[in-house]
Amino acid sequence: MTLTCDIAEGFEIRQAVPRDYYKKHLEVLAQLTDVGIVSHKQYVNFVTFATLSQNTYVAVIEHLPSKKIIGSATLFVEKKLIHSCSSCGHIEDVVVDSTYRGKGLGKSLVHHLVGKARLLGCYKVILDCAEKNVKFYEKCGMKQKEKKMEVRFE
Ligand SMILES: CC(=O)SCCNC(=O)CCNC(=O)[C@H](O)C(C)(C)COP(=O)(O)OP(=O)(O)OC[C@H]1O[C@@H](n2cnc3c(N)ncnc32)[C@H](O)[C@@H]1OP(=O)(O)O
Repeated sequence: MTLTCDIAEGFEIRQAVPRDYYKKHLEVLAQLTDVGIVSHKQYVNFVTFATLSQNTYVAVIEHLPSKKIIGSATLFVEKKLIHSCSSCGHIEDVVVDSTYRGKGLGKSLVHHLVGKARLLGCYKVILDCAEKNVKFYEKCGMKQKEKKMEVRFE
């Protein structure tokens, strides 16, 4: 599958950095789920760990004129023994600020992470999503496969 990750003018996709705490990264994530309380120190530690690690890549979209983070998605790279010690990419926590939806930004974010997974040697990329988002991921070039199972600890 050939994937391009062009992005609309005025926006940039890049790896999250500590100053994104002040660019309202957590506010956009709050449109996806309950973020809870995350201090500046915890945010900096997480982003720094993610940047140094070989397995967690947090991508953000910055709206350049307002310097605000308006999109976010994470790629987790799972090292495997199978497929000759290959890796599997997991896409998690995809969200675009409601004001900016419908402009192709979510698709650019997913394509960016799929491209990153390919560069990191993943043999596939998978994710879980609600039924209402299936069409969106199909537009991103993904296909439905198998069923989701979980045990939740709360
Ligand atoms: C693994 C996970 O994290 S699942 C969680 C997904 N995130 C959420 O549910 C959070 C709330 N939703 C959002 O943040 C956004 O609606 C997103 C991320 C799902 C989509 O972001 P957007 O920037 O609006 O999507 P984008 O504009 O790139 O749409 C790409 C294509 O998918 C289509 N599309 C987007 N959402 C939907 C939908 N819900 N149903 C059908 N088609 C859709 C668009 O029409 C577009 O089609 P086109 O390429 O033919 O023009």
